Amino acid sequence: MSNLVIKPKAINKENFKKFGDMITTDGIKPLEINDGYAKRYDGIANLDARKDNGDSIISIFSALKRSFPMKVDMMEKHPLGSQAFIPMKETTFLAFVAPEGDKPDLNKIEAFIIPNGIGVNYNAGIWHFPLIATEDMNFLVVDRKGEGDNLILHDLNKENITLEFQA
Ligand SMILES: NC(=O)N[C@@H](O)C(=O)O
Ligand code: NI
Repeated sequence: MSNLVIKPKAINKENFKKFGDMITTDGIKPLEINDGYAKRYDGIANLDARKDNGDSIISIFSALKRSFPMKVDMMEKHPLGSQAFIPMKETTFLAFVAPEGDKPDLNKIEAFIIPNGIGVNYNAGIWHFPLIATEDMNFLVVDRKGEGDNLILHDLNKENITLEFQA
């Protein structure tokens, strides 16, 4: 039993890049389009769905808020594709992640606070806890559909891991 208490930190491009992409326009030079009525920010995340002839799919997750402190009884990974979460209204949500590997390395678990207007894209194979919303709301999700086992679960119930968060 690891008896871990994980406290999330503020996300930034640098501290999250080992897990994937921070979805933001910050730091990206836009293209002026639509006769000046829009700016286009290209390539803000690496959508990876092609392994084993996969396709990309856009879904909406209607999420229920989590309560904290939250017991983390499992983690999952999608070895064949990335998974992006984009809030459909301003909110704060959390990411609970660990690097790729046969199972989550409990010494390398990190949690992040994702602020208003920001999304995240997990690279293929990154261990994570499923979507952690702080309010009932919808998220746009872009990930992979197709053949092969793209959902690997790892039980952590016996490890007594807690995610703390103060809204
Ligand atoms: N199961 C599912 O589609 N959702 C999870 O992958 C998740 O990370 O929320
Ligand atoms: Ni997932």
